[in-house]
Amino acid sequence: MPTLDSLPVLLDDLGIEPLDLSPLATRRNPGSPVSPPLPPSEPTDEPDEHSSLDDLGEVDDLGELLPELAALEKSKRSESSRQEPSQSELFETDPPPWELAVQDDVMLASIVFARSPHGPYDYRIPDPLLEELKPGMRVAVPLGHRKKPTPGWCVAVKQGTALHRKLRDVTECLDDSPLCDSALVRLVMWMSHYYQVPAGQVFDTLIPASVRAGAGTKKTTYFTPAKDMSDAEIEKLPAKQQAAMRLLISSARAMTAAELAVGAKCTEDPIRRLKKKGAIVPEVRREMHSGIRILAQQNDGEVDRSHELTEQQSAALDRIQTAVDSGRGRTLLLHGVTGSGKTEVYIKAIEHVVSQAGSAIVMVPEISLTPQTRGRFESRFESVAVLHSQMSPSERHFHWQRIRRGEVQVVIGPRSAVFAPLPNLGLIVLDEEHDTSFKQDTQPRYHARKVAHARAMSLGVPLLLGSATPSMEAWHAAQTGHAELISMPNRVANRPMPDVQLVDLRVRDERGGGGAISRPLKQAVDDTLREGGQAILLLNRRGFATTIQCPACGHVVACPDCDMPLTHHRDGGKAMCHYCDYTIATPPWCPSCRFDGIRYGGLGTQKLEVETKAKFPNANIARMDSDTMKRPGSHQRVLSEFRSGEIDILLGTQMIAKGLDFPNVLLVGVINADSALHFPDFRAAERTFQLVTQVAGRTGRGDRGGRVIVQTFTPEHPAIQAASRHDYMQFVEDEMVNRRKFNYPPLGSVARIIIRGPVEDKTEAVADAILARLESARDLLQSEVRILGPAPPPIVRLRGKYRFHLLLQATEAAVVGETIRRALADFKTDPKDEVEFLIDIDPVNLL
Ligand SMILES: Nc1ncnc2c1ncn2[C@@H]1O[C@H](COP(=O)(O)OP(=O)(O)OP(=O)(O)O)[C@@H](O)[C@H]1O
Ligand SMILES: [Zn+2]
Repeated sequence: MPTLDSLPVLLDDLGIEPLDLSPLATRRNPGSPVSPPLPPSEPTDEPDEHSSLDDLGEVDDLGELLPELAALEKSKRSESSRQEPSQSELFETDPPPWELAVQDDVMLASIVFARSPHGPYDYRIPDPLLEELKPGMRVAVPLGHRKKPTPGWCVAVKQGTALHRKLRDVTECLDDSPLCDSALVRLVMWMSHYYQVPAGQVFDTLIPASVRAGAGTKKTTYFTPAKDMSDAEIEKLPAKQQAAMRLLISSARAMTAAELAVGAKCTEDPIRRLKKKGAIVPEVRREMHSGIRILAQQNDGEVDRSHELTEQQSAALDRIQTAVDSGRGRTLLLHGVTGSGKTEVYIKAIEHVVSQAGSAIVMVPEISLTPQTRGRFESRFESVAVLHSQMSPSERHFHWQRIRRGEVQVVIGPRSAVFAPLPNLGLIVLDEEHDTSFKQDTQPRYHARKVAHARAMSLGVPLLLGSATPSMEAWHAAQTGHAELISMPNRVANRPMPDVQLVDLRVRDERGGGGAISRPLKQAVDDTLREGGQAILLLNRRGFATTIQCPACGHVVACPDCDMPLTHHRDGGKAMCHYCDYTIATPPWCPSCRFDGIRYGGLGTQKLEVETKAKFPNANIARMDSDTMKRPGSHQRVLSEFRSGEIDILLGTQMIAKGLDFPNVLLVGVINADSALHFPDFRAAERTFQLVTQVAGRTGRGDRGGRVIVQTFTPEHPAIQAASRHDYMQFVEDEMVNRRKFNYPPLGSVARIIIRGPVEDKTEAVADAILARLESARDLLQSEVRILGPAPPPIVRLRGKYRFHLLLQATEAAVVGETIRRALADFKTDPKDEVEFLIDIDPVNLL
């Protein structure tokens, strides 16, 4: 379902291979291991996984945590000892020194692959590549019986012994310089271990495909003078060649043939002759096209000026600057109510970082935040790179190179911005840290908060999490001393929080005469329009009607591949599956009994739009959901029309709930606060609280105050009660009690294994086999892991595949991770059944 939340961002849309767990893939690549794999990991001593406080726990040195990283460190150390063998080493060893020298010459590279077999495998580095090959580069190596060398990633260079002499050689280096520095290589190894994904696939996520492919670059040949040309020889050259030759020698840099021709006032022919004679030496370089079109960076027209900080902003800034100056990795949680001016604090903190020649990453939940956020940052910093999903590959590559060269002060983007290769990173900011879009829902299923934490801690820089509604994980971290809490309990300029009125939809009088807009909400919109104010209406379902059902036989029109009801979309008269995008023309009669009077039930934003237009005929109304926002730039357009006051009522899904800052919004209406409440997910209450609080926060941001009307069938629900009173503390207190009952995160750790396949009982059989393995791994480790399932998840079928899932749960993440690793490391399924399994560590989606 391509909601904006799940819009492919930065790296996800570039054809990254899905996890190659399918037995088919294994069969396709029968590569026999060509060299001994790295020593098996002993992941038990992993402080970062201690518990799900984990999420934010302090890690001082990643290198000590992971065996892979430790191995890397060790290889570095042995490398330096190789260069300067001490006397004692020479005398204490048995073989004569000259033999030792020979042994020492065997240098090895550890290579991982994106496709099965994944490695790591060791290869010998042949002499010509010794200088060149570094971790973070791509190489080509022989693998199994394949005819052509296979591309892989070098993760370590280390010293081998005589035993390694018979290993195969690295064939060639595919990059001139590493695509990621050693810190990022370590991050890859950590992610590979923690999320149980092959390191090669993590590399492919970390380095955008556009960068790997060199998008937007061209090859250019440059010439330098041959070193062995004597003056006498030059004298003998024909005049034009001589002129070109002298020009090149006097120039301090290499030149192209065209440049030489222009400079020496000749054609390119004499240059070709010089080349043929070997008088000038060609060198091919890859360069960005000069003509690459970089889309004008646009914002929505807001001009941002620096504000005099309020007292609480100054206090917050002080603490962040102290953290930056401390040079230590630490996590800060900025809990500031909506409209408390968190963005201004981020900007000032980054100004501090930039003043020390540092740079920063700011992650924002999704592109809906970008126009406004972007405007604020771009007007305050010289050089900002905004990464978003609508960039062309060459644009993406261009920014990536700028970032890597240290030309960018601030990188703003969605979750994948966490990998931005800034050379002097001084601060990572995760705005709206509670947002679920920070978790990637395809392989590798990483959470940007967790990865940002690992990266920040390994670099010794602060991670700043900001939210008006911090996730339970962040809050718990602050409570247990893993994060420092900074509170901003008041809005700027002493603005009050808006009044929230609950409308009980069970009461007929309140509901009004049919439709989704209750009597009190209708009244409030009328009042707002009369006062010249603007209103926001939130309904978290797109489409027109959410079910299409026959009143005669009860048949519900459903997706043949997912068994989920299709949603009717009025524009185009389509019925669509929101899970797989299956689309048909909406049937005019019942496909089952032919009764011609099929009913559209349930409410989506399109239907709300129709009702709103009917009820407020004089208002300008705009709808914002992923259906209307498909075209590039539509966000910007709608938001700037809203800012300028051309639009009176903005209605839409959760994408209008976050971050928007418009002073003239006097009213927010929540059409159905319960929509997220009854999801079979332990985070349902948290999501509801966050959504209602966030959307309520869009009003009262100017001098004219604001009010909120929340329609609900369960006004007594604690999450809705707490949201209506802006009472985050009450909410977390209640919710923590619920989580404690079952040791759900953040008090415990959860992992999910999804098993899917085309045949139901074959799929279930694999699920059962996995259960058996998990149970014996648990017994072997004597760990206290609770295993639930296998059971069909709420979405029983998806894209034609039957699904089962298992949930694992324990107090410590390391225990869950290790149980899965032990159980499934060598688990293979029968290729002909086409059953796959996916491991999701710290899942946020349980559907
Ligand atoms: N010190 C200040 N004095 C006056 N106005 C300020 C100050 N700091 C920020 N503002 C303004 O207050 C408004 C709210 O700030 P901002 O959008 O940063 O809030 P926020 O905390 O990020 O809110 P939310 O969580 O709702 O997105 C903005 O218009 C901003 O320009
Ligand atoms: Zn479907």
